[in-house]
Amino acid sequence: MNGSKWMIKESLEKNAQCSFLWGGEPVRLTNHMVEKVGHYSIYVSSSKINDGVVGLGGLLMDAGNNNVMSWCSSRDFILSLVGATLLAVRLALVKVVHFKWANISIHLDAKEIVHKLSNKSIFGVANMTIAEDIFLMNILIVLEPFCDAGIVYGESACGAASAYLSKILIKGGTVVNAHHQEVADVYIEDGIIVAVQNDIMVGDDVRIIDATGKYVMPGGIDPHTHLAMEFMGTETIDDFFSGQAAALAGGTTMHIDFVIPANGSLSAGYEAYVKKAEKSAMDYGFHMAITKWDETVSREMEVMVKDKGINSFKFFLAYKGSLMINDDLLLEGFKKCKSLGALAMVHAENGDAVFEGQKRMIELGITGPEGHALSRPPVLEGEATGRAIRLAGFVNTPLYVVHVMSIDAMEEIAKARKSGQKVIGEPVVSGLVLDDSALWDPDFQTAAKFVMSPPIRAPGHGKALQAALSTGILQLVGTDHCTFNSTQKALGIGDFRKIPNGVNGLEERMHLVWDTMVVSGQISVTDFVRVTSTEWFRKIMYFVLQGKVEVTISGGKVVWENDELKAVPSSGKYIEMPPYNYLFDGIGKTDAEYLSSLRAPVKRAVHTV
Ligand SMILES: NC(=O)NCCC(=O)O
Ligand SMILES: [Zn+2]
Repeated sequence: MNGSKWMIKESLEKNAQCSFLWGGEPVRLTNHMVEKVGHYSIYVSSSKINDGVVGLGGLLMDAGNNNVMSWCSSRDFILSLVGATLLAVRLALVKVVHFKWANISIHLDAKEIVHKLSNKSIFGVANMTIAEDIFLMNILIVLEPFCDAGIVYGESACGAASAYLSKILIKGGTVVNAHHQEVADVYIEDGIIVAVQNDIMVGDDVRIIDATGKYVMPGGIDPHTHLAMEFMGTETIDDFFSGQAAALAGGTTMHIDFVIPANGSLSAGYEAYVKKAEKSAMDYGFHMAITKWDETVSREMEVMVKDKGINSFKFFLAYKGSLMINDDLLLEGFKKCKSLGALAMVHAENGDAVFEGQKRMIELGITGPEGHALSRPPVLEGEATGRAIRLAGFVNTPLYVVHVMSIDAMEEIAKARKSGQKVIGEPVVSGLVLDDSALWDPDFQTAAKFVMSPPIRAPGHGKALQAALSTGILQLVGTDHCTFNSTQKALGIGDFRKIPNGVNGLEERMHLVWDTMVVSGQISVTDFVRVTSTEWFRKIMYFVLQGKVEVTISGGKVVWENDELKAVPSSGKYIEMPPYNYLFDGIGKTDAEYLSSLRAPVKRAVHTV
């Protein structure tokens, strides 16, 4: 390391200013540490332009810190590159998105870059988005000198493969995303998709998976799970390893779990879940439940959003006496979510009425699992859904309704969406494909397996939910995976109120949605990707070969192949949830319209009597 980094920085600031002014947001050059000064360096800075397209610029330096060339648009720059260099630059960009704000260092084929820069083809006109969700970032790419080995990725120069990188080429499959499908190769390096294009050439150190005749699609993202959850006097049998191993076996490669506060404390709850998640085998994120309200909770919500990457908060309108909150708290929570730009979520059942329903069943001598469903009928789900929607509308904040199980709740969502309100409805796989008949099974153990809240409904509800999913009234499918074994379920023998609520689904969700929705012709293959994966979180880091799942890739590693699951404890990664800004578009305008519609306060003369 020598003092040249400062000269480079100075030169960069002088010579490449155009690259730092997109969208009126100057890109600040921070942390530019040149680890490998000596050959060539590319400095790149980028920002998101107003129209959402990524802009990027920088300059290329040679070993003597002479300015070789600066450029102002990565789109142009990227389009002008080919082959190994293109892959390397794309890898850099995707890594920046993935690792957020990080400075990175990679090796490029310098010859090609210099050639492209010197013949100025970099300034060609282009109209392409390189990657979504890049906001402000700085990246640093260090070039090695003219390396003859061709493609060089990783730490070592000139072809020596770096041991820690996993490189996979999925060849010849039909690549499906949420909007279109095409036959293409997918090249993955170190957990990141570097390129999706035809006929990608790779070296011997790349593992090739033949996907001819198969679908290649993003791994599933389950937006609703409860792993290692302490609930109803026990703890779910699936923890962050066993639950995730099940998920990977079924083609789900990321999930979002609900942090439950510890005695109302969000920070203590968060710490506890960080510990629980240490054994993770795949990527995961967190929502958080809000179970009480005071100044500390309000302050801690802010900390969760700003420091911990938690951007969604769930309010339980059921479970009186434990997790349930009242309307007063719900309104406070909605207001806080709105002020933070966080997404409010509800478990929508009228907990007071459920309590009444439970008493009624016990008085009638109905103590078995069927009493669970009878005590909390669809009308109570519909009421709570409608109420939450109306209160969210009153506060003017977006709302996400978890586990929509009944026609009653679904119709409330349909009505609200039709009126333009921002309401998202999540069916879960159990509600889509099962009915309540098993709850009447004479065998307690069999019946108790199906106890969850809101309950799995009578035949007819599931079909209606499927139709709502296919027409867009409901948007994405979760599981509410919350598993208890038969010993735990037996806590409720003689009193259904004590049966721990929850069913499985993490492993089964992808296949069941495929069979129920795609094979039946209710949704397309691209819709499948949308409702099981991308609708929650637009990322493409994890791929499965779908149909019958044959290969699942998570974090760049093949974790499921030939009926063999290779889930590794503690290999998972925490993914911070992004701010859901798009959901808040137009909220300010509606607020302003509301205020002007009040025609108040009326100015009145003060009369003295
Ligand atoms: N759904 C369920 O029965 N158990 C998990 C907790 C919840 O989401 O209500
Ligand atoms: Zn849940």
